Amino acid sequence: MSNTLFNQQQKQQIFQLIGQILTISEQQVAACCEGNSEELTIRFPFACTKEFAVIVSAIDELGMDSTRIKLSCEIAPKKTKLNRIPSIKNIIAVASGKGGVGKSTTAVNMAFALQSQGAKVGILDADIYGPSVPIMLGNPDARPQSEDNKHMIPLNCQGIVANSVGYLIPSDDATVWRGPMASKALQQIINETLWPDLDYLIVDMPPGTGDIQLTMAQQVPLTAAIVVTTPQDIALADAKKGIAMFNKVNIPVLGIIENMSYYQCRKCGHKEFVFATDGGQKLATEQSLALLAQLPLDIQIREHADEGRPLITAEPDSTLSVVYLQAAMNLSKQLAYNQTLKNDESIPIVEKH
Ligand SMILES: Nc1ncnc2c1ncn2[C@@H]1O[C@H](COP(=O)(O)OP(=O)(O)OP(=O)(O)O)[C@@H](O)[C@H]1O
Repeated sequence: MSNTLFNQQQKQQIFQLIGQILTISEQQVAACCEGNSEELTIRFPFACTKEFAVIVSAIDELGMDSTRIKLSCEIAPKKTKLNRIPSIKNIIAVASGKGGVGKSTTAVNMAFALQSQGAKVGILDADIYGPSVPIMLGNPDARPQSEDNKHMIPLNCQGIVANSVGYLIPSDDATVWRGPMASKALQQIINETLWPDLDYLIVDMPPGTGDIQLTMAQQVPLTAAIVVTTPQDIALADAKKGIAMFNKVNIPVLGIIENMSYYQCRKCGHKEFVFATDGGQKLATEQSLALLAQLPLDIQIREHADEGRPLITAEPDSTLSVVYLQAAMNLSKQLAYNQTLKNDESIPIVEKH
């Protein structure tokens, strides 16, 4: 390891290297770097702390002193149409056109993946008619506490805060709610929860693209959305409707997650494309969106979700967890660099509660 100061050429080498690891441009790395020839501070505007170890060893391999390079992630709030909730920088809806494609499983794993990548994360289960987040977080019998009988303290699950209608009312009660009641309940939960400072609040939306979903998308100060789909035509057609719905209410869609992309036999490694091939990629290309990840149909994803220990927390170093981590970084990166609100509104801030 050399003790020489960083010269311009070395800095450029470092920017190039980091750019390659994080798949951003050299200029984007340079833009978040401050410092002098003795010490560099690089603050990435997206969640990527899991990649720091790779960056550090690559810098060491170049013969430079990585201890003089400070890496961190600082996520900024993005523009929203509605007043932002002050403690929450960005609210991301996880939506699907079709039911049962793995939206909730993906939302929960993505929430933990974002946390592993260094972000402060909360999850709001807005799937009023079928809240499955409490089961997936392993605390279906928990209840949020209140100190003033007006506001709820969200539940804390391994560092992620969470609230769900599933914690608040018996599971059958919400199934008979009409649209206005459901969207009022969602607004109440979001506004009456004492959310701590969060970089991201992940909102697990109800499946579908009807009036209820449209109203919800308009009533929550969403920053952006992602759409989960399986690769089969019938799901893609609904996913397309979901994208159109967000376009209609001017909520940027950050990308698509293709779930249940294939099944790979554990014994022989053969891949079966159970729900067709590459439908998510085709949809992404057609809609000019990013394909954030392709996740297989895998028994461990299902088992861990049922056990209330999402795969990414149960097996953080598994190949599948790496896919979720990559997807989380991609989402965060898309939001940092490519999110565009079509109108040019500023971010109004309302006082908390
Ligand atoms: N990649 C996957 N591999 C295996 N099983 C999965 C995968 N993704 C989801 N599942 C399983 O599929 C079922 C449906 O998943 P999930 O509840 O997440 O879907 P959803 O789209 O949120 O459903 P809903 O329409 O009811 O809201 C669950 O049993 C879940 O464990």
